[in-house]
Amino acid sequence: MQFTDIDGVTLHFAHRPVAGRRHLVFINALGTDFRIWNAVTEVLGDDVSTLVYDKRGHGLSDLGTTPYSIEDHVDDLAGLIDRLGIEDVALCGLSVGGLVAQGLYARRPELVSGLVLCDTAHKIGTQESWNARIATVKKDGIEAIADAVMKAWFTPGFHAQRTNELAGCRNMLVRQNVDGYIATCVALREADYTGVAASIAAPTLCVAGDQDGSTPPDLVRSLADLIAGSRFEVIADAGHIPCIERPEALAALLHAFLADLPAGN
Ligand SMILES: O=C(O)CC1=CCC(=O)O1
Repeated sequence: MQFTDIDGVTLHFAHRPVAGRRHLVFINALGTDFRIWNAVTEVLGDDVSTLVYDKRGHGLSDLGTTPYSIEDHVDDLAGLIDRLGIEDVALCGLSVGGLVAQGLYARRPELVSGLVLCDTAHKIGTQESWNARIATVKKDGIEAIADAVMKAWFTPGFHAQRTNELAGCRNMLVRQNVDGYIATCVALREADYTGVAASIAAPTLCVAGDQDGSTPPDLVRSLADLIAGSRFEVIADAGHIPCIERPEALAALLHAFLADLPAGN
């Protein structure tokens, strides 16, 4: 287990460097911890150096001061990358993690050689939708929204056939720190990265699960439309969390994307 303190917030992470291989940094969705990337990093194997971590308020990382902004999550990630002495990264950000990836690019463009923006957007949800979710979770806990979130995360096929994984993922969601969950909902509510997305000049791949119930393919395509030269791909038979539902398909896209990037530092 690896932990470090970034400006008073303990972050849980797993760094797996492979000599001579570019770093790919994975940034999580709301209500998840870094185990969601296990199957993807297993497929990528020794072809890439990897860094996964738990956002503040999630997994084994500290809660820190609430509420959060996306910029707070960017501070944590920039601090973690610097602490590990990594000078060149490709980012794979899922959902709110995609906003953090866009924010890190805006802050440190020299650090970021490429972005994979997975099931995410420049703006996710509305003031009303986040306020409603925050009110429900404050009153009745994460359990109260868990079934609806599972519907957005996974396809009906996953619900019908992969019942053990579904139960485990639901456990992961409801066991997140409720204050960290709400604080990240606030960050999402306030984030509009339309201008940031339009400024991205690094190679970018936008990816959507074809049955994503949270950031549907049309929304992800609208993100891709903002980013000059970006590519857009749809993963079949996937909801909002393709790294769990279709890890081999996402890993194949990541592999091809990394192979096309210019050599890093
Ligand atoms: O929890 C959801 O509904 C899906 C989601 C939205 C932002 C995020 O990170 O996950």
